[in-house]
Amino acid sequence: MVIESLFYFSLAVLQALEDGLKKADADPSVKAVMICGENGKFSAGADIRGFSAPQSHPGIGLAPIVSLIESSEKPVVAAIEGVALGGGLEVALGCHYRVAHVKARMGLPEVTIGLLPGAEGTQRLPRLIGVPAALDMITTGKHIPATEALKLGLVDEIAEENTIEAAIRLANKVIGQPLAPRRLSLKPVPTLPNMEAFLREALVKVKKQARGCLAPELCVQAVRAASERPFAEGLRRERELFRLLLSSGQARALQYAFFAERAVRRWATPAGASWSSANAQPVRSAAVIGLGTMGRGIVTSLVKANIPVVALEQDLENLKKGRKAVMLLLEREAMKMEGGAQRLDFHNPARLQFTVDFDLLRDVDLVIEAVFENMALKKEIFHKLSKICKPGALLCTNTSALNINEIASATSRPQQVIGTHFFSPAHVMRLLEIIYGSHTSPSAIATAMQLAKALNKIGVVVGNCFGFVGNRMMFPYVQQAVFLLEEGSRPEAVDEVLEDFGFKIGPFRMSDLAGLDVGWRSRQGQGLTGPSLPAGTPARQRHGQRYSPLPDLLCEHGRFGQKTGHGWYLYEKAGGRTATPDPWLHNFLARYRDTHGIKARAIDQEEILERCLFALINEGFAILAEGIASGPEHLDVIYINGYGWPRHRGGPMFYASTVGLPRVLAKLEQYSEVHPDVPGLRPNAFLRKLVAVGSPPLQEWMSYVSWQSPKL
Ligand SMILES: CCC[C@H](O)CC(=O)SCCNC(=O)CCNC(=O)[C@H](O)C(C)(C)COP(=O)([O-])OP(=O)([O-])OC[C@H]1O[C@@H](n2cnc3c(N)ncnc32)[C@H](O)[C@@H]1OP(=O)([O-])[O-]
Repeated sequence: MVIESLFYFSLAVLQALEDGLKKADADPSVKAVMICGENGKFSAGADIRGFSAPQSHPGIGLAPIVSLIESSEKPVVAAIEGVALGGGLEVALGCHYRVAHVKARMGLPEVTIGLLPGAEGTQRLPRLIGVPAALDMITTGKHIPATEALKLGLVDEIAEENTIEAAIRLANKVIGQPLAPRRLSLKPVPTLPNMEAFLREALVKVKKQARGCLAPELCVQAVRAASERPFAEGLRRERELFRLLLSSGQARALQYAFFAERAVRRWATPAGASWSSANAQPVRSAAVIGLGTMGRGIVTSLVKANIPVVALEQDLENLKKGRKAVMLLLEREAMKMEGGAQRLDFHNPARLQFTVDFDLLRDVDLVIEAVFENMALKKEIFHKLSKICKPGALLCTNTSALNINEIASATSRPQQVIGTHFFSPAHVMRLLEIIYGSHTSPSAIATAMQLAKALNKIGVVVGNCFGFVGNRMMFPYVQQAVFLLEEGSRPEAVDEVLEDFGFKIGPFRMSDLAGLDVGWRSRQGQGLTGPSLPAGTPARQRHGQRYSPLPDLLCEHGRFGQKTGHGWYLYEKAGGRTATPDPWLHNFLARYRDTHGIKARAIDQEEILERCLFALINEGFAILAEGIASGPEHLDVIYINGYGWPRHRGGPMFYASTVGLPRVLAKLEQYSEVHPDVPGLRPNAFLRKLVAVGSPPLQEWMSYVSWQSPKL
């Protein structure tokens, strides 16, 4: 007998499974049961949407079904095609045998949505594949290919062709054989000589990596229960821990992030262009101009995505340097992949060509310019591209702040010009900010989004303004951090608060890593510091607003961060990575305060957190009100994937909604009153409006903006 299950479990699917199993057990003519998915997919587990109403969630009913499968008196075989994830894999673990298609993937990704495998998975998997392998799968949520699953003993057979036929063959073969040895709940967990030490170390490791996220830690506790308690007791512990996570705000935040990352694919612009009507152009070949840090990563990304690339530098010396660096990156990437070097084929000039000749860009479908952030240089390049490239070619600029319209104005085809803001390292970071200008065509946006997908990145479409979304929101955040130093704090105190909140790295460590000179050059360009600053400008004021010259002063002392061995911190050597608090800087801050008559005060953690985060969030409301992004999810996805925002806090706008908009507003009002010369702390009108209409849920915010976005 065959029972089909569906892609993700609803109550109806669970009921059908239960009915089918009971019928099969009762029918003497049925000798074995096979469970498979529909349309070549086994199951992606429980419906994640349902977890927001936990009491009635169908996932809760899954565990008894898994037990029912296991206790069947007839052999049950899972035929795994496509994916068996979460509850899907737990159902397969309840089966007595598992056959997987060679291309199938399996995993227990519950941890990534703030949960643990709550349908007995934390108790069965360690019994099948041992504690180390089970813990690795459960705490990382990674998907493993069928070949690896076979090696681990997670599946019994791999089918190259027809999985269902292979599963039926196996079912027929095992009819009549004893089932007890196949029931995982009856098996002991394989012992390790040093189980206690192993679990203790595993806990320390996951806690360190989790940065405050609870689920990985509770996953370890559930697996520990499997290793220490009888099956039934272990199950009780699993249920207890599952319910704890289910009711936590973290699970809600992580599930929000899961759907937000999918929602941003449905992009729209205030002018009415949208994903539903725009057609992407095929990208069969690409070129990258500039082989600095960003260009190298972008070339690597394109090669990995199997897109033939022409990599261009301005002269032979830079080309040689760039080529060497790209080859090194590609070799490293190839080592991480099975059959990597062969698959990437990067020594083949048809796949990757290095040149100084612009003429070779004539036929490519897409060009990504990744030279310095210098408007004149970028315009010169785009003018050239506009003359050389074929008419349909998409012209992308990798910039983190510059005006797309101005760059496009250097071409005769502004509709084909678009910003693609990659994040460093570009072959690793998942975010791609895609910036449309006033003339960018819907098809150009769709093509850039398709490129993001091909590069395995998350593309987020945003409007054109200084710093776009990510850096624009970052500016008031970093500004507050520096103001806090002026007022009495220290870099390590500010960083610690934000790292405890869950950021991968605090603002000062980040600035040391990126290089303080980058911002310094930009401020010099804007006339905020350096020789073009008009004589008599007050040291701590620009355009009537508060300004801190501290970062400029550090640069004047040659303190650029890690690259010079000192910045906000001291490093063991130039290029060193271990930051230690620097007494020189502490003295420098004290002298600075004396010079400017600032009386240092003790600043508590709450103020540090609120001033940095609420200033960032406040800018987010401005961005939404201006139509630069089409929803709060866009901002959140950008922050989670590009700026190290802790995913278990759902992104800055989601976080604001959990703190409560009235509280965010009240706090901004309070800080703004104390610092009237800091516009970043002045509550944005859109935030005020949302509070005035009763702080609606985040999903409804955009219906209150004055401009109307087209229906998504
Ligand atoms: C008691 C507890 C029992 C158990 O332990 C709990 C669980 O099982 S927890 C569950 C553990 N399982 C997981 O965490 C698996 C989560 N899912 C995934 O990892 C990927 O979706 C998958 C690999 C399956 C397909 O990737 P892909 O091919 O790139 O495709 P895609 O990603 O674009 O998805 C297509 C559409 O399907 C939607 N959707 C997908 N899955 C679910 C779901 N479970 N639910 C709801 N919706 C889901 C997705 O939103 C999207 O919708 P839309 O409207 O088109 O935007």
